[in-house]
Amino acid sequence: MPPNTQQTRKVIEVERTQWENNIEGSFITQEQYDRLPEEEKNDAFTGTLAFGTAGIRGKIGLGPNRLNRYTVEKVALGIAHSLKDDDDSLVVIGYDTRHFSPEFAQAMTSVLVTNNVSVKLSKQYISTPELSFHVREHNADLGVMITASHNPPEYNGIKVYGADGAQLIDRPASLLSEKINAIEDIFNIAAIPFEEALENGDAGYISTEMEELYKQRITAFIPEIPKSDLKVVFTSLHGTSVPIVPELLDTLGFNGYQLVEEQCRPDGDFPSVESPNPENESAFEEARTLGKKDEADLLIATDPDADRIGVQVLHNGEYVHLNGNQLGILLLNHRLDNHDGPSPVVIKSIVTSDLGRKIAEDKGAEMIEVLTGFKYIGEQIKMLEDNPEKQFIFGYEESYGFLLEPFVRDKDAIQIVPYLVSMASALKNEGRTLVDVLESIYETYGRRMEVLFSHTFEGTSGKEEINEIMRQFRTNTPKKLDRREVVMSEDFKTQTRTYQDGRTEKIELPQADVIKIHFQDGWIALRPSGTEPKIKLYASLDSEHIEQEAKFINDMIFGV
Ligand SMILES: O=P([O-])(O)O[C@H]1O[C@H](COP(=O)(O)O)[C@@H](O)[C@H](O)[C@H]1O
Ligand SMILES: [Mg+2]
Repeated sequence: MPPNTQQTRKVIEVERTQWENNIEGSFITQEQYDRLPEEEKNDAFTGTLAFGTAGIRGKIGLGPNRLNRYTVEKVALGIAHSLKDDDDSLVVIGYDTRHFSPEFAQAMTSVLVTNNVSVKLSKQYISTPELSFHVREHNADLGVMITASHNPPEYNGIKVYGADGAQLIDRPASLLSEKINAIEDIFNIAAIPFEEALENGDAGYISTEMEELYKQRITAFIPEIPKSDLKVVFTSLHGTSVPIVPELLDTLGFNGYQLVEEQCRPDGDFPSVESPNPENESAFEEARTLGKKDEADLLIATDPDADRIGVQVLHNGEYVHLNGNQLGILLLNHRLDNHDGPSPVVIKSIVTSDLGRKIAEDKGAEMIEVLTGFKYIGEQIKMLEDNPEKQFIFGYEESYGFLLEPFVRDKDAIQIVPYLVSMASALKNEGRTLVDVLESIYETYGRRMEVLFSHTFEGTSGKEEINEIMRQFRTNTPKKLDRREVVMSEDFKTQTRTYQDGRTEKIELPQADVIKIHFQDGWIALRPSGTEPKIKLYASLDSEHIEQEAKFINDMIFGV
């Protein structure tokens, strides 16, 4: 616990007693609560949930700093208040396969409907990209996706979308936060029962036709999957991409795939994986076992809300795990080679490798860079809508997030699967793999290797430790790291770019807690995660020994 004054400690204690008295109805059982260590309980009553990189994310549990019925209802009422001026407001809600996701979605529906907001809700679990699609297609005022993406099972979260189908960026998110934070009596928020909301017609389910429409949009833009003997193993990591992905592959006439059956069962415990995050090679263990049996060419995994996608490629008899940058440049390269239309625009985040920029510019595309968070890519796509001379063709992040077609305004792993299968199938007929293409890209544009280190610091004290590491790095930004001279450094918090000769200039991006330092052959960046209690060190260098070199830098910064 941080050094609270006696008074604030007292407030927390009173509040805690209030919460404990209201445990019934919170969705959390007394037994679950009692089982928690005191430290966890303290954290649950210190502070409140807040918007991060991708909406609100936190552990499920009792207390203002946890996800439970009351905190979800509070967000719902805040949303209703933010829409108040509009008489016929509509909110579209989706939810994933996590614990309490359907319950939270229904609780949210009840509060919204009670406050004269109509709701369209998904009848079963759906993916994040589908939710974004439905917000747009329904001309809704707002969208809500109940998910904590790939976080561990004890987490859940609320992603909030604007009318364009992209997640709320800073200004609208802080306006909404003001409405949410203004709500005081969170134990007595009025809400009619969910069934009643359905019966009186203020809430309804998203129609099957609409669900089909999303699939049609995908099959319409995917080039035919060339016939080949390509073999694919697919896993949804217990999330939302099954049955939709196999349905799409069937429609496109591709039957060379197998599912990791056990992992394609929706389950909020994610029992068969260490972490349901396709960034981690361990998420592919089951897929690899199955793949090895009949030499599958491609292993594909999506995260639980199916906005992230990871791939392993069989190359010279071994499965090679592609990182988000590598998969990104493969998709980008292919997309640009097949583009025929207005001047193409590509968007990537500042912590994504520069190789994408080289490829894009070489092939005549404009590259826009944004802060971390796919919402900023969504913002740029919207700005491009009014310009008939430019066309958004690809948005991506190193964190395994990609978007080709903007009928969705968040990263969309589902539209990527058939596109990638189509690419790999054509290559198979030429006796090549995605790794061969990657190698030829490196030959043309130069090699870049990437490594990401994440360090976990839990709770309120963890947050302070992370802030302290950032502060230290900010005040003592190195001029040299290992054998590398720093040629330029960027502090996105002060929006200042500083060159080696002392010259400075303003960074034209919103403020963000990120420090990036550049060398002749690449860069490293340090930033706190906005979705997990972690600090992230990104390295993107032209180095054969990236693992050791980045580890050295990591150990220097983190004092290992
Ligand atoms: O977790 P997801 O798949 O919703 O993805 C979310 O988090 C990622 C990691 O963010 P951070 O580094 O702040 O944790 C972001 O890159 C992404 O834009 C965002 O949508
Ligand atoms: Mg996700």
